[in-house]
Amino acid sequence: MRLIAENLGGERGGDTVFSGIGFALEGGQALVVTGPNGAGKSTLLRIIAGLLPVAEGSVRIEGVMKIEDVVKIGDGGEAFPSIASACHYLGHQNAMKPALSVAENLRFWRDFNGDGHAGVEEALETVGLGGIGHLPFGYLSTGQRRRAAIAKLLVSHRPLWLLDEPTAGLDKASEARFAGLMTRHCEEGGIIVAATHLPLGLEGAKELRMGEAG
Ligand SMILES: Nc1ncnc2c1ncn2[C@@H]1O[C@H](COP(=O)(O)OP(=O)(O)OP(=O)(O)O)[C@@H](O)[C@H]1O
Repeated sequence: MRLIAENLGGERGGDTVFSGIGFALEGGQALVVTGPNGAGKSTLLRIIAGLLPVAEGSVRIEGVMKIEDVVKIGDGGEAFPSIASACHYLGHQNAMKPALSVAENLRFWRDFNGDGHAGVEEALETVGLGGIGHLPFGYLSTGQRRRAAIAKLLVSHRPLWLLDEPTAGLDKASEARFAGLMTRHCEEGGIIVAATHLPLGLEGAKELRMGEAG
């Protein structure tokens, strides 16, 4: 599996935010995207995820993992025919309904994304939230909400993780735990692109610094 961006440009509101971005990531590799506020990190992640249009250049995924290595979609065919179908996108917002319980939210995402992976309770245990799945999501603290959102990455298998400030609000222990989860994802052949202002503890990650000229 490879994620390839060539001469990629992004716009917001008709203004160019960045241009000429290029990288190639193999399965098992991570790219950490850094740069000042407004440099376009979130815009880049949303373009890769297919949530915003490509203004120029291209971004594509190639050679998705062998069919027996992934939970396939349908009967035969490519397991992940597009980046959108191959990725988890974790944005600034946690994308959880505050009135639903934590477990109900995760069950929703597991059904919606398909490719069931870890069970809901197992995922919650993994992020240190075991035993609180029955609570409304809206009752959780900021860091607990982020951890519940991280559990979404675990309940469905997606080879590409696109993470926007994934550790914002996490305490030190949760940061370390999440670093372990990201490392495991890469060891299993996954790819990570993460925008961050904080060190993520991803050893050997490539770095893309945006907004240098500005
Ligand atoms: N919906 C929008 N319409 C117009 N301009 C926008 C919109 N969203 C973001 N922008 C602009 O696009 C630029 C890039 O924003 P973006 O959120 O990608 O930056 P960032 O590098 O992720 O910043 P931060 O570190 O603060 O999260 C900024 O100048 C921002 O004002």
